[in-house]
Amino acid sequence: MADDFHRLPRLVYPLRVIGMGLGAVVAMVVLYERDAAPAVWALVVCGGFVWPHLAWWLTRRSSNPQRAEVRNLLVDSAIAGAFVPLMQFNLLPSVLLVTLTMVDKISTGIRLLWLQSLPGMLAAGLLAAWWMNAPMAPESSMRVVLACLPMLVIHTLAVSVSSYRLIRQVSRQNRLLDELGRIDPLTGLYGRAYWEQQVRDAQRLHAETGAPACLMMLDIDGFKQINDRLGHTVGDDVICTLSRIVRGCVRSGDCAGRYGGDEFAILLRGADMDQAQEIAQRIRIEAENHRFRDHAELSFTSSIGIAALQPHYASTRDWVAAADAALYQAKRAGRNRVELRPPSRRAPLSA
Ligand SMILES: Nc1nc2c(ncn2[C@@H]2O[C@H](COP(=O)(O)OP(=O)(O)OP(=O)(O)O)[C@@H](O)[C@H]2O)c(=O)[nH]1
Repeated sequence: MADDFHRLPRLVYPLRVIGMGLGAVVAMVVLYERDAAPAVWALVVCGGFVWPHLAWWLTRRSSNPQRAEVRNLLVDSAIAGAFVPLMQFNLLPSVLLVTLTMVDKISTGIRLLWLQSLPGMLAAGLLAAWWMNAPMAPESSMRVVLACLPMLVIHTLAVSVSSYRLIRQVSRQNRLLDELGRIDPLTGLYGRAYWEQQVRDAQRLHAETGAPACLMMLDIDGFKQINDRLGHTVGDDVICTLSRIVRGCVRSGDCAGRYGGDEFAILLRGADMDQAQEIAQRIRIEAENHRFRDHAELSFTSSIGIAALQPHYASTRDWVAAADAALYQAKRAGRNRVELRPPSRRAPLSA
């Protein structure tokens, strides 16, 4: 939070030191050519070399560095505006200074800051023009052109590097957010939306290549009673325990998700019914045999429905519905068992 608070000042300070310093160097070359008065030199030196550090000091002392930095940015523009008449409207450095000052405002990402800076820039320019009696000498000598080059190149590179860093940081944070959005916070398994996306992809692959896949829906038996008897925290422990068991039993290419409440959903890529049943039985048996250290009397079982991917499933819903139908068949048949869709001709798969 504190870091965020100082992000803008830290971003702007080096750019200001470089931009204002190089701008002042250009202005000094012009002043040298025009034999400017000492007061004009003093103003340019203060604006270019003293102001950037004074601005940093003011920001650090401020209780609201963000707001102080916005004010400093507006002062930057006013200084640039004043430099234009001080340089007797020398065309190239004037255009460059005003443009780069605008670039600084835009690169902060603060909406329309460049527009807000225009009145101050114009007012300072008019004041300096009035003070200087507005002498106009727009032609730029080769010496002035050469003095402009470092400002153009270094400032442009500095702004690019800071934008690059910002973009990298934003894309890192986006990746992190994306990852967090995929994961169910309680179990660490995939959340439903991401899991359904994976199921859609598996169906697409099946349509293209005929690759087999099975879908497993798994529900804790009598979970409401566990919650009612021992409380929701213990209920959560049971959900987490089952998710660990699931994670330990599935293969590396499978996709295990929490479908909602005490219901889990597992996409078994490339698996036929035999492989899917084997995995389901392992989960069911491990769940049944699990004992909790803090609750010796607590045990739980799970019911599992499996559906093999069929070409006639028009959507994910059809496939999930088939696995769900098998799960409810397992519930109806007494729980703690595995049922298949389409139903197997073999004996039901229970303990
Ligand atoms: N502790 C805990 N409970 C939850 C969570 N999500 C849902 N539940 C509870 O899980 C219970 C789900 O119960 P049901 O699936 O309807 O029924 P059941 O008791 O498991 O019975 P059967 O499924 O028919 O065997 C409800 O009481 C929900 O309040 C959770 O994240 N943590």
